[in-house]
Amino acid sequence: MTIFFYKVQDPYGCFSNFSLHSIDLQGQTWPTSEHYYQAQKYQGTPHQALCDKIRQASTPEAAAALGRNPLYTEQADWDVIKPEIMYAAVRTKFLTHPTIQAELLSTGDELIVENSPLDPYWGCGADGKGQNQLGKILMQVRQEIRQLIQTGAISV
Ligand SMILES: Nc1c(N[C@@H]2O[C@H](COP(=O)(O)O)[C@@H](O)[C@H]2O)[nH]c(=O)[nH]c1=O
Repeated sequence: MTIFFYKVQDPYGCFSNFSLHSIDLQGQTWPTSEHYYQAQKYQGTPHQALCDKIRQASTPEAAAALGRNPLYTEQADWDVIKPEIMYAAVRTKFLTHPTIQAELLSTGDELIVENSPLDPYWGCGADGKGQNQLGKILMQVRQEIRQLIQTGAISV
């Protein structure tokens, strides 16, 4: 049975980047994977100062609003690198927090879909036919963690 998620307070809400699970990446602690993802848009740009501002945003919603400000231009190759940025964030999140790692593994081989009506790239979009890139990343991370457990590289 397909697993749909979107809002943090709904079932499987911990799969959302807005869930309150911090990650350590690039020598800093990020309150959520959304904070990390949004801040990376401005690495190496004239708006570099925004990275710290986004990291310090009080909520993931505030981080996303800062990261989506149309006044600021993302780094030039953002659309090319954003999948790997997202993969690193999601991977770190589920390696860091055992409870949500167990929840991800509990989904077995089910299809995971970000049921976002607004986002046909990371989610499935309003018509359900979007790319579901975040769901795909979650399934890849699920597979990678399973392999790490099988090889003894990490333990549960
Ligand atoms: N979950 C969720 C959203 N979806 C998330 O938004 C991010 C993409 O941002 P951008 O690349 O700026 O369009 C990505 O983490 C996607 O999963 N958006 C929201 O406004 N609220 C939410 O609860």
